[in-house]
Amino acid sequence: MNSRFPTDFIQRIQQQFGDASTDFLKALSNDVVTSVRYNPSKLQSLSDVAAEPVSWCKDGVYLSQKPIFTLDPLFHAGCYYPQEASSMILDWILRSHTELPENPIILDLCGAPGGKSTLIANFLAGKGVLVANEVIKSRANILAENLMKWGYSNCVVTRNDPSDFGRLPSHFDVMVVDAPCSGEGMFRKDERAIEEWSESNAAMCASRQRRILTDAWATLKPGGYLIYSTCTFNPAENEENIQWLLEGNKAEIIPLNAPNNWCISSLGIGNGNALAFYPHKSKGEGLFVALLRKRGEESAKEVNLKKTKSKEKSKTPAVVANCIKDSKNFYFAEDSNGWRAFPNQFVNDLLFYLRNLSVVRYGVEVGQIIKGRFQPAHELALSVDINPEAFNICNLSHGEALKYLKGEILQPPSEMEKGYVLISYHGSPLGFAKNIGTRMNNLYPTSLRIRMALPE
Ligand SMILES: C[S@@+](CC[C@H](N)C(=O)[O-])C[C@H]1O[C@@H](n2cnc3c(N)ncnc32)[C@H](O)[C@@H]1O
Repeated sequence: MNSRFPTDFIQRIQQQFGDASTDFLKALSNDVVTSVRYNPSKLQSLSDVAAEPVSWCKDGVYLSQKPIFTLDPLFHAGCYYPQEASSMILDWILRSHTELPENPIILDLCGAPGGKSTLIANFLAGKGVLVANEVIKSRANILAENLMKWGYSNCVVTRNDPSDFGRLPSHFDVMVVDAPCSGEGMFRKDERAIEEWSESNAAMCASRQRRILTDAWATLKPGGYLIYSTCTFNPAENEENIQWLLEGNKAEIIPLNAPNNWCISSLGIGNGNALAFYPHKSKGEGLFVALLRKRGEESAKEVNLKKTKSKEKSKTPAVVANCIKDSKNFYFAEDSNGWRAFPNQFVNDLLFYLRNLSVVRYGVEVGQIIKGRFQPAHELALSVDINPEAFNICNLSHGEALKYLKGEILQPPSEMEKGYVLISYHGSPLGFAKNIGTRMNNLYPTSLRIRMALPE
């Protein structure tokens, strides 16, 4: 029994969990539970009637079975994100354990592929700003793509080392550090996590986590919140790291009192506690999470954003501004790829990031004007801020939508005017096509197209 797991790991679990270790290890080989979190700006509920709510997340549900997400157009429309349930605890922590300003500025430091970033975007619901960061280039691109699909304009994706955030002292109201870890909580889901596990690797992860926390600490405002999580059971990466932060007297721990029927374990640390999801108790993968509040008073001079005038509205072509709902609330900027829109209220923060960080993506790409003609960008179709009145809309059936997502040419409906058409499925936009009369050219980006064969 348990031969899937390294001997050193089994021994540590036996020490850590005593009599419960048998149940723990058995449960770590059970089937994975599928869950998704939907995007309330795009979809009110899921069609799976058997879906059971995730108690700690208002938008999370367990699915009765695992679908092929690739074959669901709503997945491509950014209507939901497959996310394992334990990670959704961030929703409950943000909603019921933090006191935040009206427009919080939130950093997701270790952001890819974007599970927590998309959750934070929903929590913000267009207010404040989310800076979603990922240090590894290929993963930063995936993070940018997932946030693009999710559709909120108040997000900035960066690719920086945690130490780079030292250039933004006392800036963020919340810093989420979902740290790279030894991944024991993923053993059920991912065989590679088992293969890569070793005691020495787990120890390396613990010291890397301390380095990440030390490097990024200055960017959190005094009075701001650190939400630290890992998907491992290893105390050195979890409670010992939190204890280390508390000993430095830099922060206080905020207790997290989860209801008993959620079956989440509480780990006492200092005069508070953290939460741990264990496989034999709660319905989800392994996760550790703690909430801390940085000590100290905020000093006004630390937040040093240079005031910059946003671009005059008259310089933004009307055809561009007309693509965005409530365009007066947006700052429009043109770069080599075309026009982008970002909430006006936070333009100084954005310019500050553009000067100090490596920004991969921000706001929403609206489109470009080529030889005097406007061409909408794919991002615009997926934006929750698109002005739907700016385009003709063509609603597709399930089969047609999959063909569109595969890149096939479509036939235009008989009375549709020529020009750009917003292609949608069940009322959710998927992308654009160009109606040239005899056919509609497919503008769905090649890199995002479905590659698998479609069912007959
Ligand atoms: C647990 S994953 C984050 C998962 C993500 N928060 C989500 O919910 O989808 C940890 C991330 O940290 C990144 N990472 C690796 N080394 C890092 C470092 N030294 N500093 C910051 N992030 C790092 C990894 O590339 C990985 O994307």
